[in-house]
Amino acid sequence: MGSMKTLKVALLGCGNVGAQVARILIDDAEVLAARTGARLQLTGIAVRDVAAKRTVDLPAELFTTEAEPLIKDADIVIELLGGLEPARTLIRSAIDNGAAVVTGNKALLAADGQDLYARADEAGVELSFEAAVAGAIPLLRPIRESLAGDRITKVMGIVNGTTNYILDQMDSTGAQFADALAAAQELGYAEADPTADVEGHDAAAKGAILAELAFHTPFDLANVQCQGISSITADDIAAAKDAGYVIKLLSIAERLRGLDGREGVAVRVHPTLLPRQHPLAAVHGAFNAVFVEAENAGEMMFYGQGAGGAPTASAVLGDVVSAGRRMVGGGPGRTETATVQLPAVGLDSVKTSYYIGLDVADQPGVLSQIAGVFAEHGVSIETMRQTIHAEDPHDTANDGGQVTAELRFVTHRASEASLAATVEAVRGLDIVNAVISVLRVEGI
Ligand SMILES: NC(=O)c1ccc[n+]([C@@H]2O[C@H](COP(=O)([O-])OP(=O)(O)OC[C@H]3O[C@@H](n4cnc5c(N)ncnc54)[C@H](O)[C@@H]3O)[C@@H](O)[C@H]2O)c1
Ligand SMILES: N[C@@H](CCO)C(=O)O
Ligand code: NA
Repeated sequence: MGSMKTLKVALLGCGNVGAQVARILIDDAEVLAARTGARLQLTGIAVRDVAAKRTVDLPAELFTTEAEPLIKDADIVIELLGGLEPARTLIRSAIDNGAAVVTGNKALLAADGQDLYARADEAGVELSFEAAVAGAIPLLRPIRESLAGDRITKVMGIVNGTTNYILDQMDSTGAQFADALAAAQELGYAEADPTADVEGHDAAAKGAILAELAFHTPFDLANVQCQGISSITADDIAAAKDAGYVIKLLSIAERLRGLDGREGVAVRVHPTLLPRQHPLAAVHGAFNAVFVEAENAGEMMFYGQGAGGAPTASAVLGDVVSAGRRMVGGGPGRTETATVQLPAVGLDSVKTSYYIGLDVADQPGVLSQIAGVFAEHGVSIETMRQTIHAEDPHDTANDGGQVTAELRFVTHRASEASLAATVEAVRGLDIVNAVISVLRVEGI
């Protein structure tokens, strides 16, 4: 390997993922060189504070607060700072300098991916980001390369490790939301600001990226319908469990016809009830799993660790070796992915099932009144369960222990508009004390 070419690698950021990437570049240098056909020399790590304590012991001389000089000298730039700026400016600078770029920054790619892909394409450099979606799981490369000859129709799954960890802890150990979130942060799964995880923004960014790659179209992040898990209570989880379901935060990107008959793309993120025997129900902790449906391939499932320093670093290194191989073997690789322009389709064109939990008066005729409202809106009921409460747990009026019932309906698939109208009409009935929860259901 004496005459082997050396590729200079600049690392931006040394947090949960960056520190693991540096460790692997140093510890596995020989193996990586053999696989790449060139030595991957880590020339420096740009950080905010060179003296800060790291999760991994790394040579002090690698650290610098000056990112630009590192970038100017690099063949491959790895961006693991997170956030929009200065990541965007530094990635543009790397592309302008002819370096290949590897990033895990889904927030930036969802906001600005099309511009960056176009810049990389024009400069003839590779921009790869396997780490940005579903952490360690090889998902983007299979979509971009292995499935390039097929037509993908739907990508659906658990793409946020933090929220899956929280929901799983609440479901399996009865943990409190705040404690489970703190543990996910401690384990290195959460974003710097965990609101991005909890409110579904991280899953929304990943959904938009998946839609762009799967359907070969630009997709504006603002068109993702997004609801996070902050409103999910321990009661919701217990009620779902009791009824044979588990609650998961799903990201769903699908190709479908809008109300105007034109083909388009809908992307949504929301807490979803899944039957406990559904494959996605068995995805625990910070693991992710994604179903991809394609016209010819049919259904595929990708499963693995979706967050955490070392797993995510694995995806980063895969991209680095791949970029290095192309530099040695010639050819920039193809980074531009959009070949068509598909419109965003609103949620009103999406058909889904609802789980509706109601607190109602326990008196004759209640069920038929509610069933009548469902029928009026063309929504048919798949299952109904009833629990009688001697005293109403949702009653704050303290009116002397009126006997109430809790009704839990799961509907067949219907349009979002009919379902929303049904819930509103049911809410307006005198015999309904409260709509306790409304959640979408998949996998039935
Ligand atoms: N942690 C994960 O499981 C995971 C998984 C997939 C993708 N990602 C993505 O990878 C990236 C890094 O994630 P992380 O978990 O390592 O984050 P982190 O917050 O642990 O690390 C980021 C580091 O960058 C540093 N930094 C931020 N701005 C800087 C600047 N201007 N100059 C120098 N240093 C700066 C921070 O001080 C921090 O040390 C993010 O884009 C994140 O979304 C993370
Ligand atoms: N915060 C993200 C990191 C992986 O992208 C998550 O929890 O999934
Ligand atoms: Na991945």
